[in-house]
Parts: sequence; C-alpha cells; structure tokens
Amino acid sequence: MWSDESLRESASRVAPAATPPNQKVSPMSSGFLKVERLAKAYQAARPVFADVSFEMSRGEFVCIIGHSGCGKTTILNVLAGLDTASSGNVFMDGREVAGPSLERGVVFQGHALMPWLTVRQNIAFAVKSRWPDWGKEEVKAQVEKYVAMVGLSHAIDKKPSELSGGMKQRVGIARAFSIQPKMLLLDEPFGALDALTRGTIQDELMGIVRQTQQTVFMITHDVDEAILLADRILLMSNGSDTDSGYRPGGLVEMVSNPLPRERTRAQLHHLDGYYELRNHIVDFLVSRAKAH
Ligand SMILES: Nc1ncnc2c1ncn2[C@@H]1O[C@H](COP(=O)(O)OP(=O)(O)OP(=O)(O)O)[C@@H](O)[C@H]1O
Repeated sequence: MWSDESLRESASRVAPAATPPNQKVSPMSSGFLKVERLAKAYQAARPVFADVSFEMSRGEFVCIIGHSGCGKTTILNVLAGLDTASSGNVFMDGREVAGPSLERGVVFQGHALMPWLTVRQNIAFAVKSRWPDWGKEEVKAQVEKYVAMVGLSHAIDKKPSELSGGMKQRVGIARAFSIQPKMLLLDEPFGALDALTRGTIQDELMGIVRQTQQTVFMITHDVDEAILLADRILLMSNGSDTDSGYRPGGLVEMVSNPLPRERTRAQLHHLDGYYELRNHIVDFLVSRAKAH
C-alpha cells in the first residue's frame, strides 16, 4: 500500500570533467544517493545480502529496519565508505563512494568522543579537519552553533567523562552536523539510551534535520522511531535456507510514510494511518523478515 516501487531514473549526467579519474560517474543520477545491486559475501556461496538497490533524494530521511544480522550495518558502512561491497556500486551526488569522506557524517551507538578533549575541542577537531583554512573565530562560531543546536552550551567546556550517556550522544550528533555533511549516516544512535532521553533526542534530531534539510540514512530496531523520523522505511530480510537452497537477505519493501511531515512524538499515536503503518512493519518483522 505504501511501497515505493519506482526507483526513478533520469538521463541527467554529471559533468565528466569534475570527476577524478579513479571514480565512476553514475549513468543515472536522478537520486542524490544511488545504491545499485549491492551484495556482500563473507562466504561466496552464502552472501549476507544481494541485489540491494535503492535511491534517496536530497533532504530525505530513510530508516532501515530488519532483524539482527541481515546486514544493515554493513550497508551503512559501505555508504560511509568504511567497508566495501562484494559487488554493486554506491553513488552519492553523482560520484562513486570509494572511501571515507568528510562529505558523510557517521554516528554510531558508541559516541566515539576523544576522552581527553572537551566538548568544544572534540567538535573543533572535526570542524578544523573539514575546513583547515578557517581561522579561530570561524571555528569557534561553528562549534558553538552546533553545540547550542543540541542544547549543550552549558556543558561546552566539559570532558566526556563529566557527561551523561545522552549528553555524549548529543555531542556525537552535534559533531556530525558541524561538518555540514552531504549525508548523515546513523547506526542505532539512541540504542544505548533510556526511553525518556531517547525520546527527547529523537525530537531534537527531528527538529535539526527539518531545519537543516539534512539527508539522513539511519538504522533502527525501533518501529516507532522509524515512523516518527523517516520519510521512507526500508524493510530488509535475513538470508535463509529454503527448500530450493540458500537465499541471501535483501530489501523486501520500501514503505513510504504517509503521516504529515510535521508530526511529533506526542501526537504520533493519534494520527490517521499510524496504527496501519505500525502493524504493517511489525507484521513484516514477525512473519516475513526471516521467512521466504
Ligand atoms: N568481518 C566479518 N566476517 C564474517 N562475517 C561478518 C563480518 N562482519 C559481519 N559479518 C556477518 O555479516 C552479517 C551482517 O552483519 P551486520 O552487522 O551488517 O548486520 P546487522 O543487520 O547490522 O545486525 P545488528 O542489527 O545485529 O547490528 C552478520 O551475520 C555478521 O555475522
């Protein structure tokens, strides 16, 4: 009912002159992010997933949901350029993703802050890496802007050991946003947080994403989190042994979120279509994600 079957393709081309010689140019680059027939196999005969193709538009928020081990983190790492696929290609903004880049911000469940640096210094480190020519004042203004965005101005000169788990995760988010990446990749960023903190940070993230029109790809196990945040939800199955042999995991469905984009956590349950959408995703996880 909500499935987006149309992976739009257009003939618009990226100027070859702007492309380094070792990078391919996507022949079809209508999507800001274009994932083409991605597969990953640690054992050749039993790929974790195969034939994963999807597109994302600029400014779109996409969540991916699937059971443990189906390959979500592997896909995110390939999008980040931190891992390579066994086959297939990823193009972002018309260029092939061939390695890590400051054009992509990544936030993992563990916040990965440098413990000997303050919040300000942690974020300044990222900002200076992104814009090495910037002066002190420019860096300071950028750091303070993004720390304020996650509500941590009062803790800007504290070290990670002086912060709660939620605060540390906010710093990770501020750091990822501060380099103004073309794309943000979030791997269960709130997985380790208590429900109350998680809810607050979900609201904050949603506000910042709407304000900055950031393109986001996020892994979550939380169906409500996906419904709150995502414009589209990708449903992924696990590889499994069937009567006709091993079948790799892959994308089973792309679900468009029909709820109004300006939704909030408090009103989510009252919106028309919420329970239908939730039941659809839960049914997938219970009965289709592992069965073929
Ligand atoms: N280096 C590796 N060598 C062999 N197998 C691996 C390696 N890395 C990951 N795998 C396997 O690949 C599969 C996919 O792993 P991945 O972490 O991408 O799954 P996931 O869907 O993100 O899981 P989770 O929800 O538990 O984080 C798993 O079965 C995992 O055991």
